[in-house]
Amino acid sequence: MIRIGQGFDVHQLVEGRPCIIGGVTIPYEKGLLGHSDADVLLHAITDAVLGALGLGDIGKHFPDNDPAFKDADSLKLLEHVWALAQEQGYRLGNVDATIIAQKPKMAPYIPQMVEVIARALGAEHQSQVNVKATTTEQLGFTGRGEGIAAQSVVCLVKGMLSS
Ligand SMILES: Nc1ccn([C@@H]2O[C@H](COP(=O)(O)O)[C@@H](O)[C@H]2O)c(=O)n1
Ligand SMILES: C[C@@]1(CO)OP(=O)(O)OP(=O)(O)OC[C@H]1O
Repeated sequence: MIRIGQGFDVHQLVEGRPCIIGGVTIPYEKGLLGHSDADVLLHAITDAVLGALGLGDIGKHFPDNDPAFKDADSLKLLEHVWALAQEQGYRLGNVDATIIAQKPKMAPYIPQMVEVIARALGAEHQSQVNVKATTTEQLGFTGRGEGIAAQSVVCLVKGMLSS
């Protein structure tokens, strides 16, 4: 059995917040605003896993008016959702994700993000996790540096698959 899911998230860039993306704290003059640590990439991946499982979205599982999730570590939220996938017998096929940001430069931090995500999703090989980044050529809210977006697709696999 194969299931796919997709996720998309946006957070505003503001002063006085850490810039945490893919579980990695990136040195930058601004950070992402949210109820949790606002890790836009992990939120998109979490939503993709939930989508593949047919279990709604991140806000349904971790409401943004629940004090329990104030400044929550989004890696813990992803790990919680991944446990739901494991309970249903799924393992990771692959995950592919794109960070949409004019700045900061993500490339130096992507290998570390891949490591974090691969560990959280029990990947057997790091090639099962791919993270990309793109600017929007200074167009739109991401291009103006007002926020960062991320999107992801996830493929979950259960049982034996013939090639
Ligand atoms: N925030 C970002 C955006 C992009 N990159 C890397 O730069 C390459 C070129 O981006 P374009 O949007 O101009 O196509 C892209 O392929 C990424 O590798 C980045 O590191 N951080
Ligand atoms: C993660 C949660 C919960 O703390 O809050 P935010 O950090 O605001 O993130 P968002 O992507 O808007 O939605 C999910 C939320 O319920």
